[in-house]
Amino acid sequence: MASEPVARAVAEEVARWGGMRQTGVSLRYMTEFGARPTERNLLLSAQFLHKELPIRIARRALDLDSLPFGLSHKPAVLKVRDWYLDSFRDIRYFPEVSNQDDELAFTQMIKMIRVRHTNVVPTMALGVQQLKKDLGGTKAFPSGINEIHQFLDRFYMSRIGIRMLIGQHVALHDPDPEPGVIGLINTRLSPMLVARLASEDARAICMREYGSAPDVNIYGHPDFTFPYVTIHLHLMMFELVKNSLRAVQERFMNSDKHAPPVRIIVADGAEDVTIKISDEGGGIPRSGLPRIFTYLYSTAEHPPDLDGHNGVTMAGYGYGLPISRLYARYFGGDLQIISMEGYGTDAYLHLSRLGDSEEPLP
Ligand SMILES: Nc1ncnc2c1ncn2[C@@H]1O[C@H](COP(=O)(O)OP(=O)(O)OP(=O)(O)O)[C@@H](O)[C@H]1O
Repeated sequence: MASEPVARAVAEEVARWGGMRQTGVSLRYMTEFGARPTERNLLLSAQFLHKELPIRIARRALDLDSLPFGLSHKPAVLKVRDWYLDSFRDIRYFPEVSNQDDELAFTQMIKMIRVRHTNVVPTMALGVQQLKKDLGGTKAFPSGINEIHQFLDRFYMSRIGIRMLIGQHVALHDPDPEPGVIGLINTRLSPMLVARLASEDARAICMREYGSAPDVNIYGHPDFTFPYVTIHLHLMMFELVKNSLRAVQERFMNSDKHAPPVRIIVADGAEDVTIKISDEGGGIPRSGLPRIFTYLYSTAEHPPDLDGHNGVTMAGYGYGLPISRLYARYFGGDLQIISMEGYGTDAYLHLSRLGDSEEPLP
């Protein structure tokens, strides 16, 4: 337990750092910089993170302290806030990084921070769910929904950025990367391959939940590649295919008709790589569309066990779409959902090919 003056000193530091300017980087910059992970470059990267991470983390800690409807005081939210404060302290009080030994110790420390923050999303979801329960569902606070939604969008976007920066720095230490791989970035990523692997993962979950799973057909040029972060694309594709499988499965479960396959089309444009995920799962009513990107709505009957013991399920907190859209936007892309009620849904995932849009920094 920190003593009063220490706690006050930390609070002052957080306020000071939270007011400083954040510095964004682009996919292109990370690729070019990481192409030569020399000792000197790793040192420069660590020095940059030593300054940049506390700024980003402090902002989030301040944000977590000023949420509406008493959300800031929910035990789950306080827990998340403490993780941010601990990480702020760990980085701020880490001495200057001036040689290779410091750099390695710094890398270990930020790796540990990444682990500490693993469960931020479900823990925040728990806090929001507690609030929702207190207020008797989402109808009671329509204006607040917007405010909380915007906060969570900022918060999760920032988290994507922090984890990308840490993950990239840590991954640049890999002594034997695969050809074309620079940290977390695969300069020759095959969207067809990622689509296939993500579909297999989503089908496995569907199988486990329903005992069967619709087919997924993928169309596009098998040799086409572009630079992107494999784990980001995998995550987005997995979420979108999972939604489609669920919709199709639910619609055709008790029918004699064969479930129509989910179709994935990969298009390579000059500006964007666009991936369309089409299903015949019956679509989403137009009146429900504004809600699908919010963090406070899901049609899943039983949200997952809040301790996370359930593992991945077909439908959970209702975070799949909003979080996937943040990942797409993080590198300058976007996600759109077009529905034909009574027929099916098309998800358009746009990924910027140029890679020079800078991180959005809420
Ligand atoms: N392809 C689709 N067809 C029909 N409804 C869909 C489709 N994709 C999404 N939806 C609707 O949008 C809601 C929100 O989707 P989202 O992926 O954000 O959350 P979820 O699937 O409920 O939970 P999670 O993704 O966190 O496990 C879903 O609950 C579902 O009602």
